[in-house]
Amino acid sequence: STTSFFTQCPNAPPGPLAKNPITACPLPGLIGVIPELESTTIQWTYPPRCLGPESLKPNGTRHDCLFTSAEFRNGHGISIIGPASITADLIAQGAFIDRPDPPAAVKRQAGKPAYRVVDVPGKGKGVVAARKVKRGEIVMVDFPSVLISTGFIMVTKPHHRRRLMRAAFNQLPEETKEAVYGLRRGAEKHLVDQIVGTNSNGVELGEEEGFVGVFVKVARINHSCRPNAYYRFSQDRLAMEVVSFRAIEEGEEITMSYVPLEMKHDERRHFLEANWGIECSCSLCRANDYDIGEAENKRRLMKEWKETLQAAKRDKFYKDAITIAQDILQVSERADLPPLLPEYHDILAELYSLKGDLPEALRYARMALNEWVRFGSLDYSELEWAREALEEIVEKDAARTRQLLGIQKAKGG
Ligand SMILES: C[S@@+](CC[C@H](N)C(=O)[O-])C[C@H]1O[C@@H](n2cnc3c(N)ncnc32)[C@H](O)[C@@H]1O
Repeated sequence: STTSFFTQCPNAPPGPLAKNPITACPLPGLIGVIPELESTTIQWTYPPRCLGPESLKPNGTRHDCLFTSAEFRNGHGISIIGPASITADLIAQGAFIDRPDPPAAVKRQAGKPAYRVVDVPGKGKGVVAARKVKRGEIVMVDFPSVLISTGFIMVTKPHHRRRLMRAAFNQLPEETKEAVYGLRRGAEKHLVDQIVGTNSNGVELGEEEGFVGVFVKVARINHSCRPNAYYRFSQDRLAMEVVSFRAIEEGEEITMSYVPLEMKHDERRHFLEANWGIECSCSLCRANDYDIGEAENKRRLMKEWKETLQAAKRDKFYKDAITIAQDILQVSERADLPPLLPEYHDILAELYSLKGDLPEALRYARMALNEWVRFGSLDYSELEWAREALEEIVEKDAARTRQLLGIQKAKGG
C-alpha cells in the first residue's frame, strides 16, 4: 500500500531488492546500484528529497522525490523529480552510463557544428544553421538538465512544488544552473514556473509517465507551424536529438512545432499565445482562408485516418487498414510533415503479416529496418523492434513454407 511504501522505502539502503530491477522499492538512496553492473553505482550529489502527503492537494496520492546527479554526462548534471520507481528504472536501464553513439548517428552528426544561437528579431534568441544541413541530419544532441513529472506538477500544492523545483535547479552544477536560469524571460514572480512553462519539452519515461524536461540547447529553438526540424527523445540514453526533415540552408532558422502538427488553426493560435506568449505569425496562422483550409484539411485528415486505421486493425479489416496506411504515407509526403516512412512501413509490415501476405510483410519490414538504420536514431529501441518484427515474419514465412511442402509431399506421396 501507499503507506508501507512511505515508511519502508525512503530510508531503505539499496539492499538485495536493488538487484531486482524495475521495482519501486527501495528508493534509490544516496547510492543507486545498476543491477547488471553491480560494481557501477550512481552517487547522488545531494540526499534524495521526498515530499510527504501534506504537500499534496486534496485526494492526491503520489510520492515524488528529487534526485540530483552532478556527474551525469560528464558534469552536465541532472535533477529528476518524480516517483522514485521511475528513477530506479532509469538506473536499471543504464540511462546514467555514458555509451558511445551508434555509428549511424555519429555519421549523421559528422562535420562542422550544424547550428549557432543568434538574436532573432521579435523572437528573442533563436537557432540558425551554421552550414548547409541535409535532410535527416541530427543537428543537435542535448541532455536534460531537469526532468519533472507532470503528475507531480498537477497534484502538488504550488508552494511545495516550487520549492522542490527550485532545489532541483539550484542543485545543478554551476554552468548548467546558469544556463537554466538564463532561459528566463522578463520579470516573473514565479521564476521556476516561467522557465519550465516556456522552455520545456514533453517526454515519456517509464511505461507512460509524462515528464517535462528542460534541455537548455533545445530550448533556444523557436516555434514554426511549418518547421524544418523535429525532436525525438531516447529514454535509454536520456538524450534529445533534433533532426532536420528537409534540407536547411546556411543562415536559415532551425524551427520546430511547439504544437501537434494536426492542431486546428484557431486552437493553435490560442495555445501558442496562452502558453508561450507567441502571437502566431506563421504562414499557417496568417494564411488566407483557402490556404488554411488546404493545409488544415490535410493534417486533420491524417489524424482521422490514423484513428480509422487503428479501428480497422482492431476489427481485423486488414485490407482497409493497409489502404489507409498507404494513403497516410502519400499525404504526409505532400503535406511536408516529418518523415513518417519507417513508422508506417512498420505498420504496413504488421498489417500484411496479420493479413497473411508474408512476402509483402517482409518487403515492408525490410524497408522499415533500412530506414531506421538510415535515420540513424540514437535510440536503438526502434531498430531492435523493427529487427524483431522482421525476424518474426521470416520465421512465420519459413513455417508456412514447411507446411506447404508437407502438404505437397503428402499429396505427392
Ligand atoms: C523555447 S523558447 C525559444 C527560444 C527563445 N526565443 C529564447 O530567446 O530563449 C520559447 C519562447 O521563444 C519565443 N518564441 C518562440 N517561437 C516564436 C515565434 N515563432 N514567434 C515569436 N516568438 C517566439 C517566445 O517568447 C516563447 O515563449
